[in-house]
Amino acid sequence: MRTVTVGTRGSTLALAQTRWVVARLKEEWPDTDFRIQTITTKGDKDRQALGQLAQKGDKGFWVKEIEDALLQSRIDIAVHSLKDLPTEQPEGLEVASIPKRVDARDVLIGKEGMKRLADLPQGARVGTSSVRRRAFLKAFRPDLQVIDLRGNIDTRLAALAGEEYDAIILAAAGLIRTEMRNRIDEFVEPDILLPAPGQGALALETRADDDLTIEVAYAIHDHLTDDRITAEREFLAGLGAGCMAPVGAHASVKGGVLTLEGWVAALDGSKVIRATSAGEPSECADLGAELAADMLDQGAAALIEAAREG
Ligand SMILES: NCc1[nH]cc(CCC(=O)O)c1CC(=O)O
Repeated sequence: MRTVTVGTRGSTLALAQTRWVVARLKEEWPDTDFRIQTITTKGDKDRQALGQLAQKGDKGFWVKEIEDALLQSRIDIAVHSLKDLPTEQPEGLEVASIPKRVDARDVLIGKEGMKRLADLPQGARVGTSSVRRRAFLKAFRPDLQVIDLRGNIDTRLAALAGEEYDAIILAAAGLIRTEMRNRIDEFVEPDILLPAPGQGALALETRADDDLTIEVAYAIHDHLTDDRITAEREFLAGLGAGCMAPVGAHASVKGGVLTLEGWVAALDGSKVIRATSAGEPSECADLGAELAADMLDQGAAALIEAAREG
């Protein structure tokens, strides 16, 4: 029996999504033995350093150790949240497969009487660590106090039980994958909080020359998800931005047309540049690049640069 070792971080979410991936792979390849190997990343070891790394634009502090394990053949497939994966893979590695995306939206979880974003009282305290969510929240409701909230999903939910926050914002996908969908109070529509590029999608990364494993991983590839996230990630890459920028992107496909929406914001929400592009799904990469060029013409670079500086 062939054995494929699947590597992941050890958080509740990372393990839940990796178990889901392995279950799907096992359906397609019943005669293959899949093993899960957990790996500790810099992000796990040193949560304190996270803020500083983010400011320096250090990408991939969730993925470096996992990619090293792939390159050294300690694992064969790495499972990542796509939105945390840098837009370019290191030499020798590739994204072999992108399974079907779950809900890309952000959600609100609030205390009693704080269960809808639009209905929160003046000055309500909303927890999030994402600069994108912070900027878009302030643009929608300048009165809100956005308060830093870090940690994995369990930590963030526990924080809401304390005094500091009235409500918190998380990705729907994380709660769905950890079977906590019932905790969601409101799905915030993308016209208020445009999701992060790739949010709700996973990536299976392999060694670029490992044809057997690539074939295994590709069995659960989803073309529609791939077109959508390619448009979103090309947009992000075209802006010269990473996952720590106040940038949202969301692609949808209807009637054979892919529509990509992109937003770039000032950190304090005082300005948001919004634009869309649309075309054939097969042109997803060009649509993303065109939208980035369009937004750069409209002054997006200055907003991204200002956010990077803090
Ligand atoms: N940056 C943390 C992170 N990376 C992926 C997810 C879960 C959602 C997803 O798969 O997109 C989360 C948590 C969150 O944003 O609430």
